Amino acid sequence: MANTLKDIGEIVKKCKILLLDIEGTTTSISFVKDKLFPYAEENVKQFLDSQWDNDDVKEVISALRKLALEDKENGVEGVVAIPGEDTTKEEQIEGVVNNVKWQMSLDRKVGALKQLQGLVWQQGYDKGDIKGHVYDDVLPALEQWKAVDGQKVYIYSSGSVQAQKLLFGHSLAGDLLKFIEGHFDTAVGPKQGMESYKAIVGQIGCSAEDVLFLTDIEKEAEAARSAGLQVALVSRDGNAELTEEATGTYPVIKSFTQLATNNKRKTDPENEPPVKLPKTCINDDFKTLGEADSAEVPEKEEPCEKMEVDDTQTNETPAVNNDKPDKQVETVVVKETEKASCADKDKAGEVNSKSEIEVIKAPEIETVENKDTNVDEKKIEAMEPVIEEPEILEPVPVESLVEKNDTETVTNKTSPPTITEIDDITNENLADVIENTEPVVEEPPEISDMEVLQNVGEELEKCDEILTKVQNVINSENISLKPVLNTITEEPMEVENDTVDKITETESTLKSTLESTEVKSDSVENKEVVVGSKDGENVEHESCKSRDSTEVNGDAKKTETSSSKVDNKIEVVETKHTEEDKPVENPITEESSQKVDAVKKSVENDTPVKDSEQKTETAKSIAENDTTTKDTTQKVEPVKNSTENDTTIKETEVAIDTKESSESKDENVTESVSEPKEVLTNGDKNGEKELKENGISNDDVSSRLSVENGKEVNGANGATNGDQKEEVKEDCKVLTEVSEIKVKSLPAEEPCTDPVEQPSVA
Ligand SMILES: CSCCC(=O)C(=O)COP(=O)(O)O
Ligand SMILES: [Mg+2]
Repeated sequence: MANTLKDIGEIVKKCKILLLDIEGTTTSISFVKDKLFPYAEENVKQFLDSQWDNDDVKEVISALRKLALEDKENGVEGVVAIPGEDTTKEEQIEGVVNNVKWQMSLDRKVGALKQLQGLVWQQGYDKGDIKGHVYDDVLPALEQWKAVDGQKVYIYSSGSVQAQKLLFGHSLAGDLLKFIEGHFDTAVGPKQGMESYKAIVGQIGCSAEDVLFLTDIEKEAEAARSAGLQVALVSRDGNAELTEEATGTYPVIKSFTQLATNNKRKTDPENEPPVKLPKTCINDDFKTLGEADSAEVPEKEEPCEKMEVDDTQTNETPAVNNDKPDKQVETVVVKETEKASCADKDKAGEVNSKSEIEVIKAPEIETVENKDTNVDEKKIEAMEPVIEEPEILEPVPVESLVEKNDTETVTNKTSPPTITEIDDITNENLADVIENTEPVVEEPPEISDMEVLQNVGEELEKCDEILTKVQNVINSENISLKPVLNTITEEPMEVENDTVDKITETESTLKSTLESTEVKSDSVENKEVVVGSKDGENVEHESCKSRDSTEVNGDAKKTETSSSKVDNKIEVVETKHTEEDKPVENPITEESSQKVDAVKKSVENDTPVKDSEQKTETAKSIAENDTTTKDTTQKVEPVKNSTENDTTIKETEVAIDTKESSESKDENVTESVSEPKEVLTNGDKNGEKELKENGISNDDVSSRLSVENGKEVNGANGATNGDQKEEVKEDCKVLTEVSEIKVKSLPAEEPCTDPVEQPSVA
């Protein structure tokens, strides 16, 4: 039964690990036999002469001597003995050289020999005498395989690990070691032993079925399959011809292009290299392509192990359409003669039924022995159903692109396959093809990614706009909060009803306060005790504690100043929070009460924008006369986190100042306002620290926060205008009211995330 392209495709899709043999697989046998081996033979004596005292050499000589003795004991025919260490260096070297040549004549794959070969080859690579041969299709395949998430490449060769690294590190295609995850040689066991593959799988740490082993030797394939690995035989020019049994048992590929073609898994975008195409003769590429694709043609419902081997060489005109680089070459593969010239390639655009049939190649039509290029038309007809295989619509092999463009490098982006390719394949059975072929569009994830990126870009643009606006506000000398307030009002925070409620609540509080004839300072004192003493240091201590002992990334003095201010406010916070005591530092006036009414009315009647303006104006007036305003502001944190204790509340006070504190603690206010650290994050130094660590400037942060959360607007503006003390003070008053509006909008039960974490309006 025939193996099919589809089967190797399925194997490729299944496997994550590519385990590669070298000679006859990645590298031509002739390179090993005609270049490497002769080099070793010719240079081994000189090498031994010069490196005799080298420990590695001594070790190898010892191993070779031991092997020679074993061979002699085992009666191995023609064994060449190695003189003992009691003989002269020259005698020993002569014996070793002869032994090595004898072994190499037998192409023995024993470790000691391979070790010595590797040592000798190293000189050749170092001097530039040797360049490791790899087939042109190897590099693109390695690149693509490695570019896919989770996929890795390993080498398993009889050549020593050292020799492997030399070959791939000094290959004609450059340093390929970066694509190779690891190397195995016969130290892990003989390549024809099943246990070796189990050991490899164990060392890689994967399951056997995740590994695809590619080799040119059937016995190796057998051993690997016995160990549970996926296996495919590689048929390269110059390889020993595969037996019918082998080709009937294992998938056979002629080019690594088939790996790339079938490897459709998502690549890691950060690790997706452009697939570099070899600069070799275009004909070579084309030949490789033809070889690759002619070998296997999908045949429906064939088990993956079954694959027809096709070693036939035809003179058919290549069916690759060079005018369509994104074409699915698999659909038009035609075997290309090895001797096809570059000029022949120009005919690639010619597609005819014959070439198509060549591709289909049902087992009944062609056998391994059949080199006849004339295909019976009747057989052609019989083959048509094979085209039904949708697998043919897979991405274009990269190499096909080179044929068209003559470019050295082509990115691995191919257009989604289109069914129009089928037209090129056949005119006669077009209807059948269309009917039985499903268009395959493989790129939706990338399209989706593009859309997401586009959206992100748009959002970022919006953010930039808002930030710019805020920055403008910040930078202006006379800070007008109206635009900012408008922005806040536009945020989806549904403040109106809650605001009215809160204002009403505040109003009643104020009124009841009016009834009071004296300030209940004693209650204030009591509350201070709860939070901390009025002593600045103590308060600072408490305050720091409340910050989870995180290192405060700020000036200690400023921290203290902040804490002192907090101290004053805490009294109010406690008072309002408990709603039992109603301490008032400044008795509210009738005027302010009226303004509260005005706010209430305006909130009830006006549009949101007008609301904010009017409320702002009114609130500003209130703030000037009524320190109670700050009380509502201080409800921010309880709302933010209902479980926070009083000490936490303290941390939120920094951005807000009362008239009293503004007057009596001008210096503090100045510091508070001029020092962004105190206001940027609502006085949360931890938050500030984090932001700084993230490389965000205070200004940036304040701008962002002001956009992201109206509560921060005051901080943003206040922070950037510190040199205008009076204005700042004024701003602080107004800002307090701003915060009030925002705060009131939040029901106490509603959880409120940290401002920094809140999503931007944009
Ligand atoms: C590692 S380069 C030398 C190749 C070599 O010596 C050899 O025996 C190749 O054997 P393989 O198992 O790769 O076919
Ligand atoms: Mg091999």
